[in-house]
Amino acid sequence: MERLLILEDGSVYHGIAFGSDHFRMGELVFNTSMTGYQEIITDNSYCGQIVMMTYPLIGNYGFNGDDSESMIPATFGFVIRDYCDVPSNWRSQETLDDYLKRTDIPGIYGIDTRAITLKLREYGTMKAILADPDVDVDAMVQDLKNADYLHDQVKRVSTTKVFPIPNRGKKVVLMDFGAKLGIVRELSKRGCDLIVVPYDTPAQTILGYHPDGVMLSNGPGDPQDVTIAIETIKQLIGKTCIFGICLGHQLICLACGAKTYKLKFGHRGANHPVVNLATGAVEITSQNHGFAVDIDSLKNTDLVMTHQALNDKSCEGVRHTKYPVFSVQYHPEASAGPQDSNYLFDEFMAMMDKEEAHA
Ligand SMILES: NC(=O)CC[C@H](N)C(=O)O
Repeated sequence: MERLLILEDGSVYHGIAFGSDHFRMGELVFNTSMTGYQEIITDNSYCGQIVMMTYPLIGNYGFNGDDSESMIPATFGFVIRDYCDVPSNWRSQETLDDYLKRTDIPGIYGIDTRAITLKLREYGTMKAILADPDVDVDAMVQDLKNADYLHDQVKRVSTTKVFPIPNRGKKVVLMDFGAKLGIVRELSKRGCDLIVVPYDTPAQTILGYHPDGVMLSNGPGDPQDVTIAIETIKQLIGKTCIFGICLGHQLICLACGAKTYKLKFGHRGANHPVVNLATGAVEITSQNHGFAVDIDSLKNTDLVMTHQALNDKSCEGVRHTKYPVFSVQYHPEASAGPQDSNYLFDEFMAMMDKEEAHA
């Protein structure tokens, strides 16, 4: 069955329907990863966004029970060039189409995703929607033009209840802004006794758990929307070890007085080069962000930049000069992507060890 992809600039692309038919307006973003569509679709940082893959053949290894980054995906749509409906992989349990239908995510294939990517690179990300072919396209374009980008996505994907993931090691409170399960996996692998808390949990409650450290997760949307967590982080700094990933990184920077801004078309892919400014080593990283920390604004804070993107020289990591606090804009848990930055979880463990020895 035919389906349309309509962009706010009035362009209309004709493709073939798959997945669900629950259409929602979202920000159309592109991801350049060659593999990892399961991890991408289930990464709740994409809440409010329609993801378009530049790699031309998607679906060929199906969907499995191991690789999802959340149990309830929040991606608004999925756009690809060619769809493979006969997956071939021993771990595959269902097709991508079955998964998207089951989780209410609409898809479209037969789209020249690379041509649209060139457009987004030139003009920036745009609002877009998938639609049935008989829709009133002009009215739809007008709606897209008038619509605001979605706000406050974090509350849609954060847990509403505190829950433990018990273990015998360091006690870590994970503030869930839409946390990828890869972060849980990396901390659990290192023995961390996790308490997962909602995004709006007060600092006193968090400190009441007597944590060795606090992990600030990735999450969707504009970091400036999450004012309540920025205030919480201000109160946590200096009282416990803190490690932030992606949205968590942006929130630490805002809490310390730095600024964030929206990138023209973001960084989404599995091979973004980042230089570690302390060692000069280049890490190939997995990324998914549309906002970034303003490097100039770090000057008036107690933060120093530790990592920088080699493609566009934007800020990719910071460290606090007085307290045990550090963060990165990219994804050291990978999933999907290269493992070069996995050492950052070891640094978090070492930081908690060191603070315990000083206590
Ligand atoms: N993966 C993330 O945590 C993304 C952070 C933020 N929503 C951004 O787009 O920049």
